[in-house]
Amino acid sequence: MTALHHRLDGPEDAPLVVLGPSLGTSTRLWDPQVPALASRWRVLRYDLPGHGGSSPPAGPVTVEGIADEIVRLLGRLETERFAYAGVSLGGAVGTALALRAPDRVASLILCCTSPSFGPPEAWHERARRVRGDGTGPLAETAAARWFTPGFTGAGPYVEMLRATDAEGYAACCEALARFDATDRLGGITAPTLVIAGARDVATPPAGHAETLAAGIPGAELVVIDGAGHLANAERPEPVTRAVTAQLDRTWKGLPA
Ligand SMILES: O=C(O)CC1=CCC(=O)O1
Repeated sequence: MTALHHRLDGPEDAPLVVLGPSLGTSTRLWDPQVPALASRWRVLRYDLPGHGGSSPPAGPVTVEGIADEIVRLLGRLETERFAYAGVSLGGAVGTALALRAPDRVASLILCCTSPSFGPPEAWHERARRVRGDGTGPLAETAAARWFTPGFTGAGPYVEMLRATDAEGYAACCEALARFDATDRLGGITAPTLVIAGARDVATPPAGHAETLAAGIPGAELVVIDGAGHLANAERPEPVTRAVTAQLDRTWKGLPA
Protein backbone atom coordinates (compact mmCIF):
# COMPACT_ATOMS: atom_id res chain seq x y z
CA MET A 1 0.00 0.00 0.00
CA THR A 2 1.31 3.48 -0.85
CA ALA A 3 1.73 5.94 2.03
CA LEU A 4 -1.41 7.81 3.07
CA HIS A 5 -1.48 11.60 3.03
CA HIS A 6 -2.07 12.94 6.52
CA ARG A 7 -2.10 16.15 8.50
CA LEU A 8 -1.51 16.92 12.15
CA ASP A 9 -3.13 19.60 14.30
CA GLY A 10 -3.07 20.43 18.00
CA PRO A 11 -0.41 20.40 20.71
CA GLU A 12 2.57 18.15 19.93
CA ASP A 13 2.76 16.72 23.44
CA ALA A 14 -0.97 15.94 23.86
CA PRO A 15 -2.44 12.41 23.53
CA LEU A 16 -3.16 11.47 19.92
CA VAL A 17 -6.52 10.94 18.29
CA VAL A 18 -6.62 9.60 14.71
CA LEU A 19 -9.62 10.60 12.56
CA GLY A 20 -10.64 8.44 9.58
CA PRO A 21 -12.79 9.65 6.66
CA SER A 22 -15.57 7.93 4.73
CA LEU A 23 -15.60 6.69 1.14
CA GLY A 24 -15.49 9.67 -1.25
CA THR A 25 -14.46 12.26 1.35
CA SER A 26 -11.15 13.55 2.70
CA THR A 27 -9.46 14.80 5.85
CA ARG A 28 -11.83 17.78 5.59
CA LEU A 29 -14.80 15.60 6.59
CA TRP A 30 -13.69 16.18 10.18
CA ASP A 31 -13.35 19.98 9.84
CA PRO A 32 -16.44 20.60 12.03
CA GLN A 33 -14.86 18.73 14.97
CA VAL A 34 -11.17 19.69 14.63
CA PRO A 35 -11.22 23.13 16.32
CA ALA A 36 -12.65 21.60 19.52
CA LEU A 37 -10.52 18.43 19.39
CA ALA A 38 -7.23 20.10 18.45
CA SER A 39 -7.58 22.61 21.28
CA ARG A 40 -6.94 19.69 23.66
CA TRP A 41 -5.51 16.73 21.76
CA ARG A 42 -3.01 16.03 18.99
CA VAL A 43 -5.18 15.22 15.96
CA LEU A 44 -4.01 13.12 13.01
CA ARG A 45 -6.26 13.00 9.96
CA TYR A 46 -5.49 10.81 6.95
CA ASP A 47 -6.81 10.39 3.42
CA LEU A 48 -7.92 7.06 1.97
CA PRO A 49 -6.03 5.78 -1.11
CA GLY A 50 -6.82 7.98 -4.13
CA HIS A 51 -8.81 10.38 -1.96
CA GLY A 52 -7.82 13.92 -0.92
CA GLY A 53 -4.02 14.14 -0.99
CA SER A 54 -3.29 10.38 -1.08
CA SER A 55 -1.96 8.87 -4.30
CA PRO A 56 -4.11 6.37 -6.19
CA PRO A 57 -3.45 2.76 -5.12
CA ALA A 58 -0.98 0.68 -7.12
CA GLY A 59 -2.97 -2.53 -6.42
CA PRO A 60 -5.93 -3.89 -4.46
CA VAL A 61 -6.98 -2.09 -1.27
CA THR A 62 -8.23 -3.81 1.88
CA VAL A 63 -9.57 -2.33 5.10
CA GLU A 64 -6.90 -4.30 6.98
CA GLY A 65 -4.19 -2.95 4.65
CA ILE A 66 -5.25 0.63 5.44
CA ALA A 67 -5.16 -0.23 9.17
CA ASP A 68 -1.62 -1.62 8.77
CA GLU A 69 -0.54 1.54 6.95
CA ILE A 70 -1.83 3.65 9.86
CA VAL A 71 0.15 1.51 12.31
CA ARG A 72 3.26 2.09 10.14
CA LEU A 73 2.59 5.83 10.03
CA LEU A 74 2.21 6.00 13.81
CA GLY A 75 5.44 4.02 14.18
CA ARG A 76 7.23 6.72 12.17
CA LEU A 77 5.69 9.32 14.50
CA GLU A 78 6.82 7.23 17.49
CA THR A 79 3.30 7.08 18.92
CA GLU A 80 2.46 3.98 20.93
CA ARG A 81 -1.15 4.44 22.04
CA PHE A 82 -3.87 6.48 20.38
CA ALA A 83 -7.61 7.00 20.26
CA TYR A 84 -9.32 6.41 16.92
CA ALA A 85 -12.55 7.82 15.49
CA GLY A 86 -13.73 7.00 11.98
CA VAL A 87 -16.78 7.55 9.80
CA SER A 88 -18.17 4.69 7.68
CA LEU A 89 -15.20 3.15 5.78
CA GLY A 90 -12.98 5.10 8.22
CA GLY A 91 -14.89 3.39 11.03
CA ALA A 92 -14.29 -0.03 9.49
CA VAL A 93 -10.56 0.81 9.53
CA GLY A 94 -10.96 1.53 13.26
CA THR A 95 -12.60 -1.86 13.80
CA ALA A 96 -9.72 -3.54 11.96
CA LEU A 97 -7.15 -1.57 13.97
CA ALA A 98 -8.78 -2.52 17.27
CA LEU A 99 -8.60 -6.19 16.26
CA ARG A 100 -5.07 -6.10 14.81
CA ALA A 101 -3.39 -3.78 17.33
CA PRO A 102 -5.44 -4.04 20.54
CA ASP A 103 -2.60 -2.77 22.73
CA ARG A 104 -2.31 0.42 20.68
CA VAL A 105 -5.97 1.51 20.53
CA ALA A 106 -6.81 3.31 23.78
CA SER A 107 -10.32 4.21 22.68
CA LEU A 108 -12.49 3.51 19.64
CA ILE A 109 -15.26 5.71 18.22
CA LEU A 110 -17.22 4.18 15.35
CA CYS A 111 -19.41 6.72 13.50
CA CYS A 112 -22.11 5.76 11.00
CA THR A 113 -20.38 2.53 10.16
CA SER A 114 -20.89 -1.20 10.16
CA PRO A 115 -19.21 -4.56 10.64
CA SER A 116 -20.25 -5.31 7.03
CA PHE A 117 -21.58 -3.02 4.32
CA GLY A 118 -24.15 -5.15 2.50
CA PRO A 119 -24.02 -7.37 -0.57
CA PRO A 120 -20.48 -7.46 -2.02
CA GLU A 121 -21.90 -7.51 -5.57
CA ALA A 122 -23.39 -4.01 -5.09
CA TRP A 123 -19.90 -2.67 -4.22
CA HIS A 124 -18.30 -4.48 -7.15
CA GLU A 125 -20.97 -3.02 -9.43
CA ARG A 126 -20.30 0.50 -8.05
CA ALA A 127 -16.56 -0.02 -8.61
CA ARG A 128 -17.22 -1.03 -12.25
CA ARG A 129 -19.42 2.04 -12.82
CA VAL A 130 -16.84 4.44 -11.34
CA ARG A 131 -14.00 2.94 -13.37
CA GLY A 132 -16.15 3.48 -16.49
CA ASP A 133 -17.73 6.87 -15.81
CA GLY A 134 -15.71 8.49 -12.99
CA THR A 135 -17.16 9.80 -9.74
CA GLY A 136 -19.30 12.53 -11.41
CA PRO A 137 -22.55 10.51 -11.73
CA LEU A 138 -22.24 9.30 -8.11
CA ALA A 139 -21.71 12.88 -6.95
CA GLU A 140 -25.12 13.76 -8.44
CA THR A 141 -26.83 11.45 -5.95
CA ALA A 142 -24.39 11.72 -3.03
CA ALA A 143 -26.36 14.28 -1.03
CA ALA A 144 -29.33 11.90 -0.87
CA ARG A 145 -27.11 9.04 0.41
CA TRP A 146 -25.22 11.19 2.91
CA PHE A 147 -27.70 13.69 4.34
CA THR A 148 -31.36 14.11 5.25
CA PRO A 149 -33.56 15.89 2.69
CA GLY A 150 -33.36 19.65 3.09
CA PHE A 151 -29.81 19.77 4.49
CA THR A 152 -28.24 22.80 2.83
CA GLY A 153 -24.55 22.19 3.62
CA ALA A 154 -23.89 19.22 1.30
CA GLY A 155 -21.88 21.17 -1.32
CA PRO A 156 -18.32 20.88 0.07
CA TYR A 157 -18.73 17.16 0.77
CA VAL A 158 -20.07 16.44 -2.72
CA GLU A 159 -17.07 18.35 -4.12
CA MET A 160 -14.73 16.02 -2.18
CA LEU A 161 -16.33 13.09 -4.00
CA ARG A 162 -16.03 14.79 -7.41
CA ALA A 163 -12.32 15.36 -6.72
CA THR A 164 -11.70 11.71 -5.78
CA ASP A 165 -9.62 9.60 -8.16
CA ALA A 166 -11.86 7.02 -9.87
CA GLU A 167 -9.45 4.11 -9.34
CA GLY A 168 -8.98 5.03 -5.67
CA TYR A 169 -12.72 5.18 -5.14
CA ALA A 170 -13.29 1.88 -6.98
CA ALA A 171 -10.54 0.11 -5.01
CA CYS A 172 -12.10 1.33 -1.74
CA CYS A 173 -15.51 -0.01 -2.89
CA GLU A 174 -13.83 -3.39 -3.39
CA ALA A 175 -12.30 -3.12 0.10
CA LEU A 176 -15.82 -2.60 1.48
CA ALA A 177 -17.07 -5.60 -0.50
CA ARG A 178 -14.46 -7.83 1.17
CA PHE A 179 -14.82 -6.46 4.71
CA ASP A 180 -16.84 -8.46 7.24
CA ALA A 181 -15.93 -8.25 10.93
CA THR A 182 -19.31 -9.45 12.22
CA ASP A 183 -17.96 -12.64 13.77
CA ARG A 184 -14.93 -10.91 15.34
CA LEU A 185 -16.57 -8.03 17.22
CA GLY A 186 -16.36 -9.92 20.51
CA GLY A 187 -12.57 -9.74 20.27
CA ILE A 188 -12.46 -5.93 20.52
CA THR A 189 -11.08 -4.85 23.87
CA ALA A 190 -10.88 -1.06 23.37
CA PRO A 191 -13.50 1.02 25.19
CA THR A 192 -15.91 1.74 22.33
CA LEU A 193 -18.48 4.39 21.52
CA VAL A 194 -20.75 3.76 18.53
CA ILE A 195 -22.40 6.84 17.00
CA ALA A 196 -25.30 6.49 14.52
CA GLY A 197 -27.37 8.94 12.49
CA ALA A 198 -31.04 8.23 13.25
CA ARG A 199 -31.87 8.87 9.58
CA ASP A 200 -28.80 7.28 7.97
CA VAL A 201 -29.96 5.48 4.81
CA ALA A 202 -26.49 4.09 3.91
CA THR A 203 -25.82 2.36 7.26
CA PRO A 204 -29.11 2.60 9.19
CA PRO A 205 -28.80 2.06 12.97
CA ALA A 206 -30.68 -1.25 12.76
CA GLY A 207 -28.39 -3.89 11.30
CA HIS A 208 -25.27 -1.69 11.44
CA ALA A 209 -24.58 0.53 14.50
CA GLU A 210 -26.84 -1.65 16.65
CA THR A 211 -24.95 -4.76 15.54
CA LEU A 212 -21.63 -3.12 16.41
CA ALA A 213 -22.88 -2.00 19.82
CA ALA A 214 -24.37 -5.43 20.59
CA GLY A 215 -21.25 -7.30 19.48
CA ILE A 216 -18.44 -5.20 21.00
CA PRO A 217 -18.08 -5.90 24.72
CA GLY A 218 -19.19 -2.90 26.79
CA ALA A 219 -19.83 -0.64 23.77
CA GLU A 220 -22.11 2.36 24.20
CA LEU A 221 -24.47 3.52 21.42
CA VAL A 222 -25.45 7.16 20.83
CA VAL A 223 -28.04 7.88 18.12
CA ILE A 224 -28.00 11.43 16.71
CA ASP A 225 -31.52 12.69 15.94
CA GLY A 226 -32.07 14.30 12.55
CA ALA A 227 -28.74 13.13 11.11
CA GLY A 228 -28.04 11.09 8.00
CA HIS A 229 -24.90 9.14 7.09
CA LEU A 230 -22.37 11.95 7.55
CA ALA A 231 -23.76 12.76 10.99
CA ASN A 232 -20.65 14.64 12.10
CA ALA A 233 -21.14 17.07 9.18
CA GLU A 234 -24.92 17.38 9.39
CA ARG A 235 -25.21 17.67 13.19
CA PRO A 236 -21.69 18.66 14.30
CA GLU A 237 -22.44 19.79 17.86
CA PRO A 238 -23.87 16.56 19.32
CA VAL A 239 -21.19 14.50 17.55
CA THR A 240 -18.42 16.77 18.85
CA ARG A 241 -19.88 16.48 22.36
CA ALA A 242 -20.06 12.67 22.19
CA VAL A 243 -16.51 12.34 20.80
CA THR A 244 -15.10 14.81 23.33
CA ALA A 245 -16.79 13.01 26.23
CA GLN A 246 -15.33 9.67 25.09
CA LEU A 247 -11.83 11.16 24.74
CA ASP A 248 -12.15 12.82 28.15
CA ARG A 249 -12.99 9.48 29.74
CA THR A 250 -10.14 7.79 27.87
CA TRP A 251 -7.35 10.19 28.62
CA LYS A 252 -8.41 10.90 32.18
CA GLY A 253 -7.85 7.22 32.84
CA LEU A 254 -11.47 6.72 33.88
CA PRO A 255 -13.48 3.82 32.45
CA ALA A 256 -14.41 4.91 28.89
O1 LIG B 1 -21.15 6.77 0.00
C1 LIG B 1 -21.87 5.85 0.38
O2 LIG B 1 -22.53 5.17 -0.40
C2 LIG B 1 -21.95 5.50 1.83
C3 LIG B 1 -20.76 4.81 2.36
C4 LIG B 1 -20.61 3.49 2.60
C5 LIG B 1 -19.29 3.23 3.12
C6 LIG B 1 -18.74 4.60 3.18
O3 LIG B 1 -17.64 4.94 3.61
O4 LIG B 1 -19.64 5.49 2.70
